Amino acid sequence: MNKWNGFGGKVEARETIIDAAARELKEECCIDVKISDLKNIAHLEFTFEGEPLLMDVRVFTTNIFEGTPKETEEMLPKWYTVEDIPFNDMWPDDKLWFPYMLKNKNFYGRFHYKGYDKILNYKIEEHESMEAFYANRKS
Ligand SMILES: CNc1ncnc2c1ncn2[C@@H]1O[C@H](COP(=O)(O)OP(=O)(O)OP(=O)(O)O)[C@@H](O)[C@H]1O
Repeated sequence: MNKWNGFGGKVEARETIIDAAARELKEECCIDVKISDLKNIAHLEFTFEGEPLLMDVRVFTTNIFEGTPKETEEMLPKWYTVEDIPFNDMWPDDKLWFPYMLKNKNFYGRFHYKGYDKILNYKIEEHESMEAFYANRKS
């Protein structure tokens, strides 16, 4: 969609979420990562005005991977310094939650959109750990 974006995509049948993250990374930029080196740092939920769907997104980070990011049919990878992250050419929610990620926080965020450009309301909550977040969520 002509936006800079993290690597990712939809979870396939009979696949765990973390497996999907590793698979998409490989498919979209030819990078190999071990599941055990991926860290789940955030849980995001997106809703869109007038649409019944809730998009459930998990964010994983890693500093350990093998290979060099390569262009594929799906992505043209590019490195940016933290100061130069091109937020204006990214999803509007990214500039709201990237600062948490860049400070190594764990967090939950929800964002309600009108169309794909306007956020009508949102909430971001920091959590001690994602384990604590999921444990509280179930009760
Ligand atoms: C609404 N605000 C948003 N803010 C930040 N990131 C967003 C996002 N909405 C989607 N993303 C991410 O964008 C990638 C493609 O998502 P999405 O279009 O669902 O998947 P994609 O078509 O690539 O999936 P397949 O490769 O076909 O499985 C994927 O990393 C997904 O997490």
